[in-house]
Amino acid sequence: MAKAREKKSNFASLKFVPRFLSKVYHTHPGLFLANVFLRLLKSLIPIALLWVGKEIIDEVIFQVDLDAKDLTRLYWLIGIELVLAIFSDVFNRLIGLTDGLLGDLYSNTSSIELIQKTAKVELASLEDSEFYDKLERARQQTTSRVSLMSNVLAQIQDIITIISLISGLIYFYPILILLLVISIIPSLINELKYSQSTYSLQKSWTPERRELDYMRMIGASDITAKEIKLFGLADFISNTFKRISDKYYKANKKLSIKKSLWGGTFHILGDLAYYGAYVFIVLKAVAGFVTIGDLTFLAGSFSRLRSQLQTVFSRFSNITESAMYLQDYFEFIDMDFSGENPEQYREGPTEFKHSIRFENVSFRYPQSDKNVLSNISFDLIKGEKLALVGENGAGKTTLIKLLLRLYDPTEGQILMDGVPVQEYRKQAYQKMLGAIFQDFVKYYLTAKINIAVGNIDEEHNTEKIKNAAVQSLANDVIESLPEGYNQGLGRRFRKGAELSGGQWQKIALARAYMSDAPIIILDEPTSALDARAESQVFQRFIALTEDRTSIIISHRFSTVRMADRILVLQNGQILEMGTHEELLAKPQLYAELFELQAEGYRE
Ligand SMILES: Nc1ncnc2c1ncn2[C@@H]1O[C@H](COP(=O)(O)OP(=O)(O)OP(=O)(O)O)[C@@H](O)[C@H]1O
Repeated sequence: MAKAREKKSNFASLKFVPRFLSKVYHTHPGLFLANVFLRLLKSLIPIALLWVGKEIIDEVIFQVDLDAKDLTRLYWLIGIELVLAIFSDVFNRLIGLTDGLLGDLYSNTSSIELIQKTAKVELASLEDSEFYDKLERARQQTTSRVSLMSNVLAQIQDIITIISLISGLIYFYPILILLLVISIIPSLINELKYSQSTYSLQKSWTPERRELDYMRMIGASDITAKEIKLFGLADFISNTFKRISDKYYKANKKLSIKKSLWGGTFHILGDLAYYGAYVFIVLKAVAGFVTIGDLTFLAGSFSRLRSQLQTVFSRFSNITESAMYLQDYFEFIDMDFSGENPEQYREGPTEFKHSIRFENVSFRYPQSDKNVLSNISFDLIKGEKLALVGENGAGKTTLIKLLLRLYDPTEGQILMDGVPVQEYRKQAYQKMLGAIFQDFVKYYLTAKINIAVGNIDEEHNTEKIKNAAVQSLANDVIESLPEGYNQGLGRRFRKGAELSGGQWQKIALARAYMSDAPIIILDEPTSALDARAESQVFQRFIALTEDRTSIIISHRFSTVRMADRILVLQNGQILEMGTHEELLAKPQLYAELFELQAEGYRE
């Protein structure tokens, strides 16, 4: 039953081919049409060549018997053959060229489409491994399916050639077609059968292939190199890689051998049919029913037809296989991630007026059965500087993710100025918040862009970028680089400058100053700063965001105490809330942690 369904999907995926071709067409209509036109012309060259060849042989034999020889027709025929051969070569080159250009254009467009689409995916989906596998197959499609276009077009081209050759055979001896069919059908069945199995194998191995990619990445990357050497992990990684890849190799090998064995057997059957046809034609020639020219034409047509049909069939299985990846790609592109119906949303928000309220908010990560946050209720008042404190895993970052609507609460709700945040279009709402996380991204791009990502619309506003860098103490770092703001960062690319952890953080912090959002969140992006820098950064941050609302997560109490109000989380619940002084006066977690840190400094 499952097999029947799979077979069906094998062919069903072909329905994506026209859409694919239409996409390729739209990347460059002129190039596409030129390609199709050239292929049409090219498809008729084989029969024309065979026919001219036949005429030449018959003409030679005719002239041999003549006393007064006239070679004019012969020269003409040879001239035509030469022109055809030259055209064939020129067409081939032009087809190859347009194929390559269209392939590049398609690959670029579909990669951009994939990046745009992935940006719309909810974080929760990206953490789902099944979804991730689908994305992975869609990604493969963008780079490796380029050949699909030339395959489909070549297929159409070859089919026209086949029809022209078949017409030739029918004109002489229709029975030859029967022999041809016998010689080719088994191969066709074989090809189809194995194209399905290859795809199924590849599909079922997506998670392992993803694991292999990951192992390859951690085993050969500048980011992991330090630890791998220090902990001597190279053998561990290569052994893991080998274990998985050997299993895959074995499964693949079995299939390849079976495919090749059956393919070889059927090919021999084809050879037998070909020689049967050959004997038939030779006998006809000997009996004088056909000329020697006809003999070469028919034998040539038959042989050409056979190889052309083989090509068409194996290409067909190639196309169905590629089309199955295409299906993954289009299914991904067609996924509706927005869930947004413009009419159901409110306008805005365009400003933050009074407060954000968490109302009995609880949250559980997808595929988890444990609440990470339970019954959280508090108000964040406009203009307030709120600090979140709590031990590792208490739920601080999760709370921020909910506020940013990277996830929705499982229970309860979050309101902005009295309106449940879900009622706003997500993009408009998120514009109200600027956040820098502890695991901020180090873009291996210029220093300037690394800051501008905080507000990419201001990418060219050099003054604003520089100003942001001054505020976050990144300016001194950048000015000491050989190429200043245009310096590429990270060693991944040529001439890229590597920065220390703290220097990277200063650059990431500048992103917060790029943002015009009324609420700014810093989730521990200062942990690598030295004590003086951190204190300086926060004093500036508080002064500069005086008219804005901010949330700071930090484990350093020297920073936390600067906040207007401190919220202490424990095991996903609010344990206490108040000013530094109020909390110190209570014998609870905050006072205990503060004391621990202070003691550490005193000793
Ligand atoms: N994507 C996720 N899927 C499932 N569980 C998660 C996910 N992210 C975090 N958690 C779990 O949620 C809990 C809270 O994590 P969170 O990152 O909010 O803590 P935190 O207070 O910010 O900790 P830290 O001080 O270490 O940064 C942890 O137990 C963690 O294992």
